[in-house]
Amino acid sequence: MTSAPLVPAPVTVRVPAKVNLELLVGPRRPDGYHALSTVFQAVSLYDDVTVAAAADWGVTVSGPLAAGVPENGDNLALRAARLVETHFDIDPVHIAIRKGIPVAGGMAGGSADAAATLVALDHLWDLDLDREELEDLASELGSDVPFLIAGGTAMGSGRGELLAPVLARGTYHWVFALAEGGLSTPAVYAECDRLRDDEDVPDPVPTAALMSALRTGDPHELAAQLSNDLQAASLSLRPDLAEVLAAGMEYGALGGIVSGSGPTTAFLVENSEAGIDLAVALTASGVVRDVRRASGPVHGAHVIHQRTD
Ligand SMILES: C[C@](O)(CO)[C@H](O)COP(=O)(O)OP(=O)(O)OC[C@H]1O[C@@H](n2ccc(N)nc2=O)[C@H](O)[C@@H]1O
Ligand SMILES: Nc1ncnc2c1ncn2[C@@H]1O[C@H](COP(=O)(O)OP(=O)(O)OP(=O)(O)O)[C@@H](O)[C@H]1O
Repeated sequence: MTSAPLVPAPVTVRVPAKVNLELLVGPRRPDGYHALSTVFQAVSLYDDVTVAAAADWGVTVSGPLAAGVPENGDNLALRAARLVETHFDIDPVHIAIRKGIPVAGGMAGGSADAAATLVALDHLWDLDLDREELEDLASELGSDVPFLIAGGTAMGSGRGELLAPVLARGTYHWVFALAEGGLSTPAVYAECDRLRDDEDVPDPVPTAALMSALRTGDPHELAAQLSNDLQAASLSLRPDLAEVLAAGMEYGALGGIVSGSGPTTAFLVENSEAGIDLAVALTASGVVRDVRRASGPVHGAHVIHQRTD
């Protein structure tokens, strides 16, 4: 008697968003990327990515923030799956994404889904990928993708894909102000170059003061060290963000920056109660589209569920 081939149970991976606590942008490299020195923190806004064996490759997107995310081969999650297929000859999967990370907001939502898909496929098809293999696949998909697998707080160099651990104490509380529309990451880097107007830019070096601040666990210390070299470019493309940053500070944030390439803005607050107060004040002010509270650091992409029935 022959038995039917075993179909593995679907796997769900939860993956966080990121904020750059420091984003130092160096010169444009010959390959078009910019040399970076950045410190990432994973924060508790999540996408859930479920990967299931299927007759054909596909992706669907749901949730309150699903608008504008492609449900075709342009989706970074599906691109991640097809990349794995070129290396491991796996059978097709359907990917279902529930989006809780703002889209095109500078919080690496697409990269997060790619990271989650790599972790989910590793589990679904028992690929037994080691950390280095996962990181190699991740960096092929995008500069932010390796960090979304690692999570926590980490330093990124190269084009952002080379990670090193950072000693960070405590939990930090954030309020994120979501903006109308998104910003294209390449357009923000191009605007950064335009604003720099060929000036000589040194190779970026991480700031010792930020590392010390992270070791104290004190949000006041960290707030003083938040910085983002892309902020001027984001503000140049989206002047309305200046008003949001000013409002956040006026309503009690310890520090505020544009998140990555924007247009989401990130506000560091004293504690969870201060986060509620700021979220209420920003919402009432009418200058932001929506707000989300989160804390960090949190874990990178991890399996939360494999159906066993
Ligand atoms: C702004 C950040 O989110 C900060 O962490 C990242 O630097 C962007 O990372 P990402 O979205 O994963 O970006 P990638 O998919 O690798 O690259 C998209 C585009 O962003 C620009 N890019 C990205 C990373 C980098 N170090 N230099 C760049 O100039 C390039 O135009 C590139 O073609
Ligand atoms: N799974 C996905 N989730 C979100 N956007 C996706 C996805 N796949 C492809 N995209 C496309 O990528 C664009 C950028 O979306 P994403 O949310 O990754 O931006 P981002 O957060 O600014 O990225 P980053 O911070 O890495 O620069 C979207 O406008 C969308 O068209």
